[in-house]
Amino acid sequence: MHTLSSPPPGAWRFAKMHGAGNDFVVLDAVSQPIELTPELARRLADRHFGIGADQILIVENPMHPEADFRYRIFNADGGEVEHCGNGARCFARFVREQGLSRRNPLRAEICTGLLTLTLEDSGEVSVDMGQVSFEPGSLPFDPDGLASRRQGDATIWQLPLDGLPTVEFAALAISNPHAVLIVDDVATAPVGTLGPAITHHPRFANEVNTGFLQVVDRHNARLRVYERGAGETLACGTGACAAAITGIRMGLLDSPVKVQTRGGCLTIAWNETGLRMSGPATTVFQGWIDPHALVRPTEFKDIAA
Ligand SMILES: N[C@@H](CCC[C@H](N)C(=O)O)C(=O)O
Repeated sequence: MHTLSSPPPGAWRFAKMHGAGNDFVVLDAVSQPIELTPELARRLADRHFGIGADQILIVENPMHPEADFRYRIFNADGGEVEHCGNGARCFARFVREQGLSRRNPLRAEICTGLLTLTLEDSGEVSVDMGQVSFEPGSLPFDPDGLASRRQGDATIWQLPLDGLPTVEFAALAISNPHAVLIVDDVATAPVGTLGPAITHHPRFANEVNTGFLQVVDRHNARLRVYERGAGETLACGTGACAAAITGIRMGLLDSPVKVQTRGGCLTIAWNETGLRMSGPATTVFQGWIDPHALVRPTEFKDIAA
């Protein structure tokens, strides 16, 4: 019998966290040995047979000499990805709460570069989000032969979809790939149909996160995001950055932009000094998980002939 005070040998200590409702299992691979495979990430994220999360974050020792830590991100489907804005804020809170570092600001290495993260006196966490690219190849996105138009500084692509209306979107990378559509009302936007149709479209070789942006006024927007590898989440930090930048480039928004998601509000500032996102990061509970217990049974095993 294992109890909370005597976890099974080989169990991993974890925290369950969220940033504006985008939820994470966060693992500390600095002070315990963890071999996280894509399959184990998928099982941890399973909402019925695991802990349940949109993404799994694993904190490791850095390889870059200027970084305090490295952290890696796995989507709920097990795919490892480049960046996660809400995850970055939770990473900074986790490092402080677990006693791994009291440094503020922190420097974190992700697979595409270094991020600077600050625990603010207000309780929020701010992140300098790194590079933004509007080059289609950086997503990658293949626009060959597609119609497009310019609005302000943004290129708006027109993509015909099988059995659905043609959609218009801006494409950009916040290290990870985003397509942003403007909608009149996020509450009625067809996120469940257009989201997967765009996210899995073959023109996005590595798939894409699809954002539905409603401009409220020049400093306020609403957003829903159908995420690659996770489906619709309650918030997407890189998606909020992509949406704010798209609105600014289209001449519809001015920095800073408050982006209201279904799970909370994120503030995005984008100017000559860079891209900065601020928002909440919350620990919900902590515990131990035995990775060997993460087995998903075959459905109807007993009656399969
Ligand atoms: N929820 C995240 C983004 C997580 C990764 C994304 N689904 C992808 O595949 O790129 C955020 O807050 O940015």
